[in-house]
This record gives sequence, structure tokens and C-alpha cells, in this order.
Amino acid sequence: MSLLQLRQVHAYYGRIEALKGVSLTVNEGEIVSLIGSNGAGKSTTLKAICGQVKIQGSVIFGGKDISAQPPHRTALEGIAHVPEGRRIFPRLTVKENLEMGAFSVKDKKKVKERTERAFSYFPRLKERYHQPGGTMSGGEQQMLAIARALMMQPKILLLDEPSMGLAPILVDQIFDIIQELNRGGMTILLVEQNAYQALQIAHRGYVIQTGDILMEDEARSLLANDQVKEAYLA
Ligand SMILES: Nc1ncnc2c1ncn2[C@@H]1O[C@H](COP(=O)(O)OP(=O)(O)OP(=O)(O)O)[C@@H](O)[C@H]1O
Repeated sequence: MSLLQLRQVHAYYGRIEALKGVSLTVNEGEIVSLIGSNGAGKSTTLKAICGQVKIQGSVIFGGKDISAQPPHRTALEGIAHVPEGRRIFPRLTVKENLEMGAFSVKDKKKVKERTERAFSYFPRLKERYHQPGGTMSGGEQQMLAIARALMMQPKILLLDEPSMGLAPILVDQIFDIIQELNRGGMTILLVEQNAYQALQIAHRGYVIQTGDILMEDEARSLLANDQVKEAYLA
């Protein structure tokens, strides 16, 4: 069943048309990877979904048109966005960062349960519970950014370049965790420049180029596609 649908979405930064009619679907339980080169419109697609840019066209989530909704509303609908550059609160501890992720949840017991659940995916964060986020390694900060997004118990995770700037061993760990989250039932839309690994863990994928969807297919077909290999997997 389709959880998220973009229908002919156009997005603008002033006069720049960053998305030129993007249509894509994410079904419940899937990992869908959106790949493309620098400036292709990957981050803008995620921003369009969560209401951070002005759009034309429609975004349908769980059967409801959420096109005109601002970010705090789309978050409440169940859309969690982990932006590029892992914007955690650097001076707050891991614990406080996680609590901020669940700011609208008043029941402390629930917050604690969710924290424990996040730690089951990210045991490293448990060891760093009282450490300020900004003093942790890049990989740990990425883990914290994802864990914080999980605190709202979203229906979908939008991940923007989670592997960016990480050492290969940490990239592998992050991709493993993304897969594990998906096995636990989380639906994921993954934006990545690391096209090879992103397609390896995805069910389906889309290729975006200068604001247009160029291709869509099963991830394994995209991995085997000569055009994709030449442009994105070389
Ligand atoms: N705030 C902004 N103001 C003006 N133009 C912008 C802004 N943000 C993005 N753009 C432009 O919109 C287009 C798409 O950018 P976007 O960040 O979505 O690409 P991307 O595929 O995520 O690239 P990258 O991998 O480099 O992050 C680019 O041409 C970019 O220069």
C-alpha cells in the first residue's frame, strides 16, 4: 500500500525551479532510495515532503493531501526528516537531545520507553548518555540524529545523506542500522550520493537529474543498469 506519494511536484527557490514535476511513491515497509548528483534536487524533494519549501503539485501521505502543511504539522502527521549535516543540539547531552525529539510527548514513561527502544538500535548512544552531542564523533552524531527522529515514532523516516563525511566502517554501520530499522517495520526514503550502497539496501530506487525523475525501478535493476553504472556507480 502506498504511504507517500508525490504527484507532479514543482519546487522553487525564488525564480529557480529546483523540482520540475517530481512524482514518486513510497509504499509501506519499503526502503526507497533517491539518487542523483550534486544539485539534482534530492534534498529539495525531502524538503518538499515535509513542508520546508514552496511547492506546486501534491504530496499525499497516508491518503491525505498534506501539500500545504508546514513542517511542524507534517512532523505530527508522522514524517520524520533527518536533514543533511546531522543538526543535533551540540551543547545538549544525548539524553537531552533525545528528549527534545519527543518534545510533544508529555508522558515521561513513554519518553523513557522510546529512549530504550532507540538504544536497542544504537547501543553506542547509551554509553554516551550524558555526553554533549557536539563532542561525539561524526558517526555517533548521525546515530543521534536518527535516534532523535525516532522519538516521535514516525510512520516514515526521510534520511538526507546519512553517510556523508563518515569513514567507510561507520558508513557500513549506518547502512546496517537503516536496514535493521526497516526490518523492524520502518518505512524509509533515503537520499544518498553513495548510490551503490543506497541501492544495495533499497527495495526500489529513483534517479533524479536537474529536478526531473530520470528513472525508477527495482533497486537491483538500477544496480545492473549500464546508464546508472556509468553515471552514478563508477
Ligand atoms: N536555499 C536555496 N536557494 C537557492 N537555490 C537553492 C537553495 N537550495 C538549493 N538550491 C538549488 O536547488 C537545486 C537543487 O538543490 P538540492 O540541494 O535539492 O540538490 P541535492 O541533489 O540535494 O544536492 P546535494 O547532493 O549537493 O545536496 C540546486 O540547483 C541548488 O543550487
